[in-house]
Amino acid sequence: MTFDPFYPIVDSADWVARLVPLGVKLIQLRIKDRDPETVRAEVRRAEALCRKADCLLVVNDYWQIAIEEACRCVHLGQEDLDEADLGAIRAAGLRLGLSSHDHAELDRALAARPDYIALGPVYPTILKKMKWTEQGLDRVSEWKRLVGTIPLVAIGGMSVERAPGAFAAGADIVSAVTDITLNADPDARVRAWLDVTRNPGSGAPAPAGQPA
Ligand SMILES: Cc1ncc(COP(=O)(O)OP(=O)(O)O)c(N)n1
Ligand SMILES: Cc1nc(C(=O)O)sc1CCOP(=O)(O)O
Ligand SMILES: [Mg+2]
Repeated sequence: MTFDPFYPIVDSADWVARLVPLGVKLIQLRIKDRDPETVRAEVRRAEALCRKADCLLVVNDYWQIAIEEACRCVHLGQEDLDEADLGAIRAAGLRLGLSSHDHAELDRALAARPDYIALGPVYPTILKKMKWTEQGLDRVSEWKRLVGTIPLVAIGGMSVERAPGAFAAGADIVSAVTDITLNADPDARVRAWLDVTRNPGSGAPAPAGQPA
């Protein structure tokens, strides 16, 4: 199964409605701290928007809602795996993406035969507090050797300028949150992402203060 190389993550169906018409073909809905019925409504709307635009929606965390709302893909972290029913996810025909941060987590993820594996944080992230320090690009290359043909997602502190380095190191997909959502012009930023991920040679040089 192939995934689009550009993988934005957003926290509402409104964001999905904004980004999908720009040409995004893979997007994650990552909602935290909302009541389940709000999450369900957001998932339902986001999935409908994505289906219409031939975009794959990935539902973060809420695998039961994803099954019930006839979604096509879920993302789970290691803590989520403790509670998840992988058999039910597979029986419902959902694709599965899993997080990994060290070798033990990677082994556990590989054992679940996921459709992609994410490694992070490749660079420091401001989105959430994590116990993991930045993994770096050598780790991306090491992970690609270990996951083989399973698509590898690079996440954490990724930017348009850093994306070419992650692809060169072995990532198949690059995922980003704040580089888009906190940008002064998110639509223009998404267009730059689409350009750099579909034409990897077009990588813009890193601006001052942000090493590639
Ligand atoms: C593509 C991608 N990679 C990693 C994560 C992180 O998942 P998790 O560790 O479960 O943390 P939360 O995102 O749930 O806070 C992700 N969501 N997507
Ligand atoms: C949600 C998430 N998971 C990560 C991991 O390493 O598993 S890093 C991350 C945050 C990514 O946000 P940004 O692109 O703004 O750094
Ligand atoms: Mg999670």
